[in-house]
This record gives sequence, structure tokens and C-alpha cells, in this order.
Amino acid sequence: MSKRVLLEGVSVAYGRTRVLDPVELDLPAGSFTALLGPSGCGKSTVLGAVAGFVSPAGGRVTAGAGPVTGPGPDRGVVFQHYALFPWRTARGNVEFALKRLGLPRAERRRRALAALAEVGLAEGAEKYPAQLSGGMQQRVALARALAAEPEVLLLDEPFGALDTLTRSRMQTLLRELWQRRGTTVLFVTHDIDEALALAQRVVVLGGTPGRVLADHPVPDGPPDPDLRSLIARHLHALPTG
Ligand SMILES: Nc1ncnc2c1ncn2[C@@H]1O[C@H](COP(=O)(O)OP(=O)(O)OP(=O)(O)O)[C@@H](O)[C@H]1O
Repeated sequence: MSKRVLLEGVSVAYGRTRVLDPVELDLPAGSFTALLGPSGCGKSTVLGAVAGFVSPAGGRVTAGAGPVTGPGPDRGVVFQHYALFPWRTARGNVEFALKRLGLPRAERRRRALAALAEVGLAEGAEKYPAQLSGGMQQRVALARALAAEPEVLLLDEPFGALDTLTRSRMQTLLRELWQRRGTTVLFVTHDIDEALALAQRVVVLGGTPGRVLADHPVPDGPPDPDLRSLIARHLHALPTG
């Protein structure tokens, strides 16, 4: 299940400050794109525009056949900070997120348990967030997004707070989920190696206001040091070539 996402001339201002110059971005259905850039360049703003949290000052965002006018269950979002309810169990947190879909209780439970199993957390379903490690809490947040069966998955530095080993395990899990589900993925990060390890394509955002500086496909196979240094040059806004 996946949808094409299209940003056409999308610009964003907070008050009178323009933070994003018009962005053109076409994310084909089922693609995995990393949005890479330094802090403050507008990555979360782009993701927020696709999620429907941020209203563009100009241009338009389309997901599938329809314009994005606000958040919707077709687009799941995962943030760096998991924002789990501490008084609900892992299963309770996922079930709660499904309430807005109007699903019957038994179906919410079935989907929650299936999503927790999918992220490797079947055993932790009845635990509370305080009883779970950071990696496990992020798995719950991922399960919460997946349980709604979104066609687009939007991740904003989801593994930024995790230690190196946990982070690498979560990256592997995310790749597997994407390969299995075929969901369109937009992954925000400021880590070039994370972008290259995960995505089929790396879009570099930079400048003030932010704009797209580069857009590179990432070939399958072992890491390509030339591609890495090319993207690094864009990232640090040095002249290329
Ligand atoms: N709600 C807001 N009101 C005013 N300015 C904002 C708001 N949200 C973000 N900004 C500003 O917009 C710019 C882009 O922010 P954004 O969070 O999109 O960048 P980012 O690349 O995701 O940064 P980071 O990697 O630090 O999260 C920044 O200068 C930020 O200070």
C-alpha cells in the first residue's frame, strides 16, 4: 500500500519569516527518500507540510489523488521523541492511536498486537513505556504508525536519540518493513551515513530559507565513497566539481 507524494512549489513562512523557498519534490509510490540537511534548514517543515501539520504559504502538496489539507490516516508519522502515554501499555498506546479510525475494539487489539509483533515487540506488549528501553519505545512509536496501515510513512530523525548499536538495528528493521510493505517513505536526518544506508535517494536541503541543493539516487550495493563525498560537498555548501 503506497501513494505518490508530490510537492509543487511548496514554500513555508512562520509569521513573516520565510523558512522554505519553493520546493519541488516527487516521491514515487513505494519509494524510500532521505531528506538530508543541517539543523534548521527546514527538513521538519517539509515533512510537516506532507503530514499536514504545516500549511504552505504557496504551492501545494498532494498525496495520491488528493491534496493534503491536514493530517490523515494515510500518512503515518514517527518523531525522534516517541510521545507515548506513560500510563498506557505498549499495546494501549497503539490501540489508542487507532481510535480515530473508528475501528471496533477487537480489531484495534488485533492490529495493535500484529504491529507490535512486526516490530519485534510481541513480548513487550503489556509493558509500560518506563519499563522499555529507548529502542523499544521507538519500536512502539513505529508500531503505532504502522498499525493504521498508512500508505506514506514520514520519519523525523526517528533514531537520533538512540545509541549506535540500537540505531543500526532500527535501521535494519525499517528497511525490512519498507521492503515488506512497500510504503512510500520520507526519512529526515542530518546524518549522511544514515541517509545513504537507508534510502534509494538522498535529497539535500540547505540554505536560509531552505531549498533543495541536490538530489541523488543511491545505487544498491556497497557504500560508494565518491557519492558520499559528493553529497558531503553539497551538505557543506562547498563548490562542486
Ligand atoms: N513553529 C515555528 N515558528 C517559528 N519558526 C519556526 C517554527 N518551526 C521551525 N521554525 C524555524 O524554521 C526553520 C526551519 O526549521 P525546521 O525545524 O524545519 O528545520 P530542520 O532542518 O528540521 O531542523 P532540525 O534538524 O534542527 O530539526 C528554523 O529556522 C526554525 O527555527
